Amino acid sequence: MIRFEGIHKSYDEKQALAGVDIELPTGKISVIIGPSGCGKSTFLKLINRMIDPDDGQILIDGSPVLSRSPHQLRLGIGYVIQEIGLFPHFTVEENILIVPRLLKWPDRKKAERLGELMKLIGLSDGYRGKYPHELSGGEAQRVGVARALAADPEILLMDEPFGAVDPLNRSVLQDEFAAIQSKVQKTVVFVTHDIDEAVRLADHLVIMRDGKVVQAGAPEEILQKPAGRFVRDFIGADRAIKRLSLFSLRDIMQPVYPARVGEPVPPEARDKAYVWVVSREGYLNGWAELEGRKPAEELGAEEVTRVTAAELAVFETSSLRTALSRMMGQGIRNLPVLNREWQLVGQVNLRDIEQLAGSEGDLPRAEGVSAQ
Ligand SMILES: Nc1ncnc2c1ncn2[C@@H]1O[C@H](COP(=O)(O)OP(=O)(O)OP(=O)(O)O)[C@@H](O)[C@H]1O
Repeated sequence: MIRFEGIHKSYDEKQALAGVDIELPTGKISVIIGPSGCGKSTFLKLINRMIDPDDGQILIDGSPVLSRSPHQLRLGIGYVIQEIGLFPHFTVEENILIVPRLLKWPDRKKAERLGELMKLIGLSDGYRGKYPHELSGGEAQRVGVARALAADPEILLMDEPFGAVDPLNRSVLQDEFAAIQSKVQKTVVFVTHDIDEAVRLADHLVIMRDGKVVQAGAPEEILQKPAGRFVRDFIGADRAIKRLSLFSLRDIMQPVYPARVGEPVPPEARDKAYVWVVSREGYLNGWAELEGRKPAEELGAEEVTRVTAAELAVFETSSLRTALSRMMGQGIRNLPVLNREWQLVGQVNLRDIEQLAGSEGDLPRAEGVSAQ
């Protein structure tokens, strides 16, 4: 656990933190959010001693950070930032292995770790020798996350890590990071000024204003009971929509009975207007209209309207909010849902989402954002 006790910090005349007392739980994502200048980055920089407080102390698992040298401390704390990210003259591999090299790991251990991390962030081995300028913004951020995780630190500090990425890729990166975190379970301190990103990722949400914490707790609690006008205004009027970020498709998706070319349409799908079509291996190929078909008739390849899964589908680990924006973006009411292997595993309908948006009940949460 990371604990702030009576933390004050000023730069010259300007007070950046004005008495912060807070606990950030181990193995969870704490998101620090607030308007520009409220002290978010200062909060983060105090944890790995990029700056030191004027007053108060910070404890990591009961031990004061000031009792350790900044160098020692930082070897155990990963750090991901928006801009400076990667060293331009280092390859992906060299960037990822910076800390293991500093720690003088033997070559075999470094190679093994590199393999694990490339798999974790979903980049093929072909990327190892690439330079940062050859990567897209999203790929560069993935490499930044891998670099921060390289030496398996307990703590990960992330300062607006996806801030420079376009909105679509940003939501993909958020989903991926939630999935990664559900595997690695680091103590993450994540700074953002994007309330949707905060609600999507946070186990523990810390809302700041003028160098103070105004409310902290699970995002659903804060969305349901904002402590006062500032928080209410800050989280915005569309709270029902924001709640959708808390829930994953896996738990509300409907079963799907896809058809295959060369086979009759499964009986469960016959009363519908159309059917999803998959390959032998279960990958989504497209859809076919069902009107006027005889039950035993085999589906012909020419009947299939092909779709690109990446454009249409959502993952079962994605949030309901992602599904809703995908529906609105594509103008369709029913989306295919895929597993991480890109196989069709279910479908989700606009009506189901609308019903949940209006409900106040307890719903299962999206992967990586489990309640404390
Ligand atoms: N090195 C510095 N010297 C002087 N003032 C600073 C310095 N760093 C931050 N400040 C001031 O301290 C206050 C808090 O800054 P901080 O960067 O922690 O806020 P923030 O919430 O991260 O802001 P933003 O969202 O704009 O990045 C701001 O008013 C800022 O101008």
